[in-house]
Amino acid sequence: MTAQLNPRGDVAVLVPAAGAGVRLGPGAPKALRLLAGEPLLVHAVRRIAAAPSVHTIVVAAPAADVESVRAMLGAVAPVTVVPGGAERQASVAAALAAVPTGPGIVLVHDAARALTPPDLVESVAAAVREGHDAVIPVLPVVDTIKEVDAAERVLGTVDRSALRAVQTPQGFRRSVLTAAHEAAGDSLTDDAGLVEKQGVAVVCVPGSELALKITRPFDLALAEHLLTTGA
Ligand SMILES: Nc1ccn([C@@H]2O[C@H](COP(=O)(O)OP(=O)(O)OP(=O)(O)O)[C@@H](O)[C@H]2O)c(=O)n1
Ligand SMILES: C[C@](O)(CO)[C@H](O)COP(=O)(O)O
Repeated sequence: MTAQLNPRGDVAVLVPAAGAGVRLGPGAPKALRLLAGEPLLVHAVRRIAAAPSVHTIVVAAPAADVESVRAMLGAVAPVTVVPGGAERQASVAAALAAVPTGPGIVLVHDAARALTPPDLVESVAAAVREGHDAVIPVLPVVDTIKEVDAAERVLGTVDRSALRAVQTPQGFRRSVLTAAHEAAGDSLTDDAGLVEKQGVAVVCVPGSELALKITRPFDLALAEHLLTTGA
């Protein structure tokens, strides 16, 4: 049976957490690495569970860690845990298959964005509720962007005014996300990409600096600093 958080909520949150964390360096799977003494996944799930609209959370964990993740999250929130896949897209598909009947809105949220505030979960869900099929949180690009060739020679400077850095949670009308995953071919780096391929309009809402993706050692150190200074 699927664990429920708020039976009156209309949002299921899928949490892909099955990645290795190669860019973070050797160690446990990234979602299980410690940030201020607790696994990244615990931080992420605690914040998702604090969003009032959330009905269900489904975590895709590394296959070898499903039982320990279930036990670990038992003390944090009612959560369903399934084995993830070899790529992020497969992990999301596995979690999507475990969503119970009920929630009409599905959010996909990286465990690696462990400090994402509950408010961002709510604002993405609200935009879907208002009638958008697909919603992504974004930040403006702050660096000058160059296009380069294979030898790292600059080919040109890209106009960044129309570029956005994309975060999670990404929110979808449930039927839209399901159809996009059913039709999925090549693996893409985000779920909005799958939906775009179906010709569905994707809209942007403001993201959050706190929703940074912990990818490299510097990001973990930054997150630790943010947490100890009150994030
Ligand atoms: N097979 C995979 C790969 C990634 N993810 C999840 O997708 C999110 C975003 O991926 P990323 O930050 O790139 O994590 P990793 O794939 O673990 O990182 P790396 O590429 O450095 O190994 C993470 O929460 C990660 O656990 C997943 O569930 N299943
Ligand atoms: C989904 C995502 O976090 C949006 O920015 C990102 O695409 C994940 O990419 P990664 O290459 O798996 O880190």
